[in-house]
Amino acid sequence: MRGARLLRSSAPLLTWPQSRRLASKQVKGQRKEQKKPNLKPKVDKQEVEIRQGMTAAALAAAMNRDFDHVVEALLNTPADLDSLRPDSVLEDSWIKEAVIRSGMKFRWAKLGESRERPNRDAQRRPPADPALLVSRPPVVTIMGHVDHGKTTLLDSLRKSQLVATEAGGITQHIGAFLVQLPTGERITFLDTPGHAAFSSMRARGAHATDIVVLVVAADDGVMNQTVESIQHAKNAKVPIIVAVNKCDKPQADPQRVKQELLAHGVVCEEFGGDVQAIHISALKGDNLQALAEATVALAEVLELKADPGGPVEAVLIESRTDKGKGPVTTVIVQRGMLRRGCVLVAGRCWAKVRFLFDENGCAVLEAAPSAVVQVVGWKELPSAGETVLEVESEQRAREVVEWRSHQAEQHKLLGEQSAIELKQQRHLEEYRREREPLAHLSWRQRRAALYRADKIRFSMRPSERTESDEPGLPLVIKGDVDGSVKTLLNILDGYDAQDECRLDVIHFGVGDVSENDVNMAATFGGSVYGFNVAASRGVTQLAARRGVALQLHRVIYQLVEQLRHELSSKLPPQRRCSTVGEATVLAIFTVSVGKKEVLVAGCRVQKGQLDRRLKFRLIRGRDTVWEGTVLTLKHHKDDVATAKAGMECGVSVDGEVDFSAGDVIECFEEQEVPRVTSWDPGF
Ligand SMILES: Nc1nc2c(ncn2[C@@H]2O[C@H](COP(=O)(O)OP(=O)(O)OP(=O)(O)O)[C@@H](O)[C@H]2O)c(=O)[nH]1
Repeated sequence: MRGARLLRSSAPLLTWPQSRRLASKQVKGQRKEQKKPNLKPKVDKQEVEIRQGMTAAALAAAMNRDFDHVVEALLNTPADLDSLRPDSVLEDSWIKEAVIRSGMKFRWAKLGESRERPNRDAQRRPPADPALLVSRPPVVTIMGHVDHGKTTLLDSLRKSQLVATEAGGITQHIGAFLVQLPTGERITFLDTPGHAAFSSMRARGAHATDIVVLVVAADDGVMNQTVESIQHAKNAKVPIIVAVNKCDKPQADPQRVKQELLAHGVVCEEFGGDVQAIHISALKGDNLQALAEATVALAEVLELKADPGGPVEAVLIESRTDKGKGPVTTVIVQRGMLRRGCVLVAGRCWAKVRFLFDENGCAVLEAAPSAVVQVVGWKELPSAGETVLEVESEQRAREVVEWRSHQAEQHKLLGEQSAIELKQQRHLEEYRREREPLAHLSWRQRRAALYRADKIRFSMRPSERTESDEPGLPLVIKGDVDGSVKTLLNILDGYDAQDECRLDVIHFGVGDVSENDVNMAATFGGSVYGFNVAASRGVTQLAARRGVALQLHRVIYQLVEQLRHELSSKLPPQRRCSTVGEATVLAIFTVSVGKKEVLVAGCRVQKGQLDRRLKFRLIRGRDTVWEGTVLTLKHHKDDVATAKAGMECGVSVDGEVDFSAGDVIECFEEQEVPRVTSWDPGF
């Protein structure tokens, strides 16, 4: 059911819109009669730019007409003219209807210029000509259950490589490393074990892995994460090699492992399947060579090839900021030859490659497909999982980044737009539900009823307000639809810190913030809070002139946060005392100052120091018997500004204070700390 129909009045008395309707009907009727005999030459219809959520006034302005024209145009339609006001938000259907009935044509305003912007993104190239492909090493990810030995295996593989290559340097963790067999074949191992890394890469569409080495501890067998790893590999259609680990342990039972794997569709060669299973000890380094050979053999079967020519395509596996080098990424080259000087884009970042380093920290001049290199030269830090593409120039890189940023912005805007529309829809529904019982009333009666209802909750009328020195915040609330105003009022209804700071809603309503709103807030020294509404330049300037805080928000949470902030700022600061020194009264004596006898407490400073400029209190037992400033602070016969711990001093005060031995004199400092409202709306 459309909400507009709910509010048709059946009251016999004419309310003002009805009388206006009648009047305009007559006018319209007269016009019709005049028009009939005239066959006007066909003229081009005026085009009106319309958009969602237009108010009646905005529509009138777009048509170059006044508000009454919109009312007239919607006469004899089920539109709710009783409650139609200039700031009422119109449904799409009524916006179109009003335009058509005005003899005009409409055009939806564009959401943004994005649709017309040519696509300036960089893309991967289409698959290469098979004649150009050359073999490349496999890229391997190690997966398996926790504690089954993934990290140990990676460490052993890396160490074996260090000895083999006699690199002698410190191997750096750069996200992957290369293993070279004595026969010359090479394997790239991603050195972040576990399926979390694997699936996060895959989720970003980065198919970086050719082979999964599934580590299963021979003493533990197939466990939960073993099964999950199998599932991940299957989903990504990546073949598995099983590394049956910890075979050095006496309780190792590799046979059981392979049998258990059968239940999960991993059929090892000895059971007639094609999955190789290698018995290893990652800890002792046993059989690692066999594992590497099995990987190379599988890679041959897979016929892994890539095109080493043309612009580079790579996948980013790690990124970090290095103190000296700036943003540094590790990439696995997938196509083309990565060289110094290449211009790359990844996500919304770009680089002109300044340096390439391998995992031993050695500078390299180029990196072929499946090689892992650190790339230095990024302007900003891109994220792991991004695709890295070479482009022809720095200008082109900037263009791609600009286009992608714009796209992301548009995407975000659209997301926010639909969230706002959804919220508006919900508010509208709620509003209609609430108004249903009032449907039989006229517009005026309805407004009166609503005012009465809200008045119970908020004392808004100026006459009802009393002047006081207590902190208070008078508010003007504006929202795009009645529903959102209601929502805000409901939130404010839960305000439970009136004793700290009075919160008065002095006015609320639907529509953009007007000069009246600002003037009203200024009169009461309050603020204007708007949800999903705007304020014209004139209104903003008026607010600035009159010192009225104008808070416009599109997210309720942010609006409430701002309100909490403002309420907190109204609270008097908290007084916080911190003790700076403590002394014990040892004896009391009197000295003559002129004709006056002054009582002096002879004390010893026990802690901190006594500072004559600060405040003091006298404590007897648990009670504070006096608080104030001291007249004199003396050390022997000298007036001193401070008396430190261990010193003896004489303290006299201005006024009658009855010191007694054993009292404690405390010197303290007062600080003012800003307070925060205790109101917590719960979100
Ligand atoms: N006896 C024996 N112990 C091993 C072997 N491989 C790993 N371990 C031990 O098993 C324990 C776990 O090894 P890790 O390499 O940390 O296992 P992981 O799978 O990387 O564990 P997470 O990182 O927690 O997932 C360590 O105490 C290793 O020393 C092996 O081949 N033989």
